[in-house]
Amino acid sequence: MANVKCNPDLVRERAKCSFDVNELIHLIDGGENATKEKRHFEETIFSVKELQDAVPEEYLSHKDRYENAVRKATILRDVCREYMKKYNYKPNRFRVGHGVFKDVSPFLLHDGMFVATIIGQGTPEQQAEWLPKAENMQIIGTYAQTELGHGSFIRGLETRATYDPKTEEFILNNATLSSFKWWPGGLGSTVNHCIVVAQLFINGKSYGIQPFIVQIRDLNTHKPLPGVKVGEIGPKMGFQTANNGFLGFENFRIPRMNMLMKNAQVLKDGTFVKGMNEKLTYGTMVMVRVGIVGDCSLNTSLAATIAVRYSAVRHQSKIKAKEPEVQILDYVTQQHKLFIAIASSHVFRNVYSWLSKSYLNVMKDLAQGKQDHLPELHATACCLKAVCSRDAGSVVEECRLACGGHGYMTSSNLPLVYGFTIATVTYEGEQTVLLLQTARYLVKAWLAALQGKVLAPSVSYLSDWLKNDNVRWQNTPEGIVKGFQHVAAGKVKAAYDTIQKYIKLGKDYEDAWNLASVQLMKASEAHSRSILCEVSWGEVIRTSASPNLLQVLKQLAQLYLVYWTLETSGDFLVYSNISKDDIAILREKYEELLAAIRPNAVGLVDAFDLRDEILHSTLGSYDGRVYERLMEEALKSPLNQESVNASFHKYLKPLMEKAKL
Ligand SMILES: CCCCC/C=C\C/C=C\C/C=C\C/C=C\C/C=C\CCC(=O)SCCNC(=O)CCNC(=O)[C@H](O)C(C)(C)COP(=O)(O)OP(=O)(O)OC[C@H]1O[C@@H](n2cnc3c(N)ncnc32)[C@H](O)[C@@H]1OP(=O)(O)O
Ligand SMILES: Cc1cc2nc3c(=O)[nH]c(=O)nc-3n(C[C@H](O)[C@H](O)[C@H](O)COP(=O)(O)OP(=O)(O)OC[C@H]3O[C@@H](n4cnc5c(N)ncnc54)[C@H](O)[C@@H]3O)c2cc1C
Repeated sequence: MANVKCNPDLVRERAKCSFDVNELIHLIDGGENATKEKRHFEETIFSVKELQDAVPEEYLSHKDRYENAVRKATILRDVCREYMKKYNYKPNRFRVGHGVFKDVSPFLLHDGMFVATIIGQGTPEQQAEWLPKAENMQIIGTYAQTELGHGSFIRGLETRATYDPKTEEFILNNATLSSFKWWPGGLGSTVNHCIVVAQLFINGKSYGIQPFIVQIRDLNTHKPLPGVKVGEIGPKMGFQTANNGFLGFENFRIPRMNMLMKNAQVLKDGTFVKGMNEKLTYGTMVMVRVGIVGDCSLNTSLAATIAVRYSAVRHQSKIKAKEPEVQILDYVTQQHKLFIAIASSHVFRNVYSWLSKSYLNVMKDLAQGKQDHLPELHATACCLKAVCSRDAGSVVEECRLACGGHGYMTSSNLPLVYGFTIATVTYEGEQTVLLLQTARYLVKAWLAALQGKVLAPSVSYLSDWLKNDNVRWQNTPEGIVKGFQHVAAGKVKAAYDTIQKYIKLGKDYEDAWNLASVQLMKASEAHSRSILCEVSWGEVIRTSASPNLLQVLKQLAQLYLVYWTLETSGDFLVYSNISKDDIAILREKYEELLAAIRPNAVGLVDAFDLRDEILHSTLGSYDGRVYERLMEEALKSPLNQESVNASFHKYLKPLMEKAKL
C-alpha cells in the first residue's frame, strides 16, 4: 500500500503519526508472522479475478445477486481449501468475506452454526458421520431454529419431532403456519441439510426442544424432498446475499440417529435419557454470541476507517474566517463522533479475546462434567453480545452520518456495513431478551451477596459494594472502572428492591419482574459496561508495546472510559460519589484526549489494516481519491451507459407534449 499515490492530506496525516503503525498491526493480529500470513492470504484471495465483480452488486437483481454470491462462495471455498492445504493456515473467512461478498456469504450459517452444532451437539459417532461431509462441503447446511411465531422464546417452538419406536424414526411436522421455520441463512435455495430445532414428543409426552440433523433437498437434483416445503423469505434491510429461508415438514421421517445426542438421548425403545444440563442444547448460540463480540470489533473498524480517512480528506467550512477551509477531522465535534469508534473497536477486540478464553475454559470444564461456570458464561455472553452489538450499530451509523451526504451513497459502503452490523442486535438473541437473561443472574448474585456468599469473579463487585458503597471518587482510570461497578451495583440493588416492592404490594414474582424489567434491563447494561471498562483497561495496561504505542493505546482506552462516564453522568451522580466538579474535570480530560488522539487518527485506522478490497468504499480507500472514486463509481450506473434513457420517449416526451396542448 505504501507506494500508492495518495491524497496529500493523508500523506501529511501519516507523517505526523507518533507511533509505529506496523507495531499496532502486529499487536492486533497477534504477532508479525500472523500479519505476514494474513496479508499473504488476503493477497491471494483478492488476486483471484473471478472473485472480483465487474458491475457493482447493487445493480444486480435479487436473483442475480444471489447467484453471483453463490458463484463467489464456491470459488472462495476452493481457493481457501487449496490455500489451507498448501500453507497449513486457518484463515479468517469473515474478514475476506466482507471483501468478496460486500454483504454476507450464503454459506455463513454453514460455517458459523451448522458445522459448530454438529461438533457441539453430536456424539463422536454422529460427528464421524456428518462432520467430514460438512467440512468438505459434500453436504451444505444451516441452523433452523426460529419460526414465524417464535424466535426469542425457544421453549415455545412448535415444530414437532414425534418418535416412532416401531420404525425407530422421528416424524417431523409443522402443523401451523406459525410453526414454519423462518430466517435461517442459506435455507432459501442453498442448503441441502439443516439442524432443525424441534419439540420432541415420545408417546404423547413433550421432552423439550432438541436438535435434529435433517436432509431437506436431494443431493443431485437439489429438489426439496417429499414432505418438505422450503423457500426464500425475500429482501431485507441487509443480509441480501445470506439467502434466508422458510421451511415446513409434513410427516417427514428421519432415522433415530439424526437427533444430535451428545446431551439428551432417545433410546431405540423410546426411553428418554436426560443430559447433564438441558441448557447445553443452547450451546451453539452461546458460542456465536461470543463470536459476535469479535465481529462487532471488525464492523466498527470498517466504519471507523472509512469515516476517518474521509474526514482527513474532506475540507468544508472554516474555523477561523481568514484561514482556508479545514479538514473536517479538525472539528472537535467530528473527533467526538469518530474517535469513540476507533476506541470501541479496540475495546470489543480485547473483550472478545477475554470472553473467548472464558468460553474455551467452560467448554473444557463441561467435557469433564463440570458446569459450575456455565451460568456465569451464559450471563456474560448475553449482556456483552447485547451491548456490543448495539454500540457497534450506533457507532457505524454515527460514522455514516459523519460523512454527510456522501455517507448516504451505497458506494461509501457505510449503508451496507450498517445493514449487517445492526442485524447483530437482533439475531442470536434479541438485545432486551438477552439483557433480561443476564438480569436473572444479577438478581441471584445480589441475593447471594446479601447472604454473604462468595460470588463469581464477574459479579464479585456486588459484594465489595455491599461492604463499602461509600468509596471516594477518583478521577483515574481505575477510579472510573470502580465507578462503573458502583453504578452497576446501585442499579442491580434498585431493580431488586423494586421487585420486592411489587411483591409486597401483592404481585406475584413474574408480574413484579415484568414491572421492574426496564430497571433490570438497565442494570444489565450497566453490568456489561462495567465489564467492558474493567476488562479493556486491564488488557491495555498489561499490553507489552513500545512506549509510544502504549501511550496511544492508553489514550484510546481512557477515551472509552471517559466518554461513557460522561454519556451516563446522570447514573454516576445517582449511584457513585462523583461530584459536579469531577464531571467538569472529566469533560476537560475528554477534550485533552481528543486533541491527543487527533494527530494519530489516520495512523490508528491504517493499523486496522483493512485492504481497499475489504473496505469497498469510495470514501475510505487508502489513497484518499474520494471525489475521483465517487465519480468513477457513479459512471458505472446502468443509467449512465446510454445518453438517453428509453423512458424519455415512452413517458417524459408524451407528458411534455400533452402539456403543450
Ligand atoms: C473461541 C470462541 C469463539 C468462537 C466464535 C466462532 C464463530 C463465530 C464468529 C462470528 C460470529 C459472526 C457471525 C455468526 C454466524 C452466524 C450468525 C448469523 C445469523 C444468526 C442465526 C440465529 O439467529 S440462530 C437463532 C438464535 N436464537 C436465539 O438466540 C434465541 C434466543 N432465546 C434463547 O436463547 C432462549 O429462549 C432464552 C435464553 C432467552 C430463554 O430460554 P429458556 O429455556 O426459556 O430459559 P429461561 O426459562 O429463561 O431460563 C432458564 C434457565 O436457563 C438458563 N439458560 C438459558 N440459556 C442458557 C444457555 N445458553 N446456557 C446456560 N444456561 C442458560 C437461564 O439463565 C436460566 O437459569 P436460572 O433458572 O438459573 O435463572
Ligand atoms: C439477519 C437475520 C438472520 C437470522 N438468521 C437466523 C438463522 O440463521 N437461524 C435462525 O434460526 N434464526 C435466525 N434469525 C432469527 C433471529 O434469531 C430472531 O429474529 C431473534 O432471535 C429475535 O427473535 P424474534 O424475531 O422472535 O423477536 P421477538 O421476540 O418477536 O421480538 C420482538 C420484540 O419483543 C420483545 N420481547 C420478546 N420477548 C421478550 C421478553 N421475554 N421480555 C421482554 N421483551 C421481549 C423484544 O425485546 C422485541 O422488542 C435471524 C434474524 C435476522 C434478523
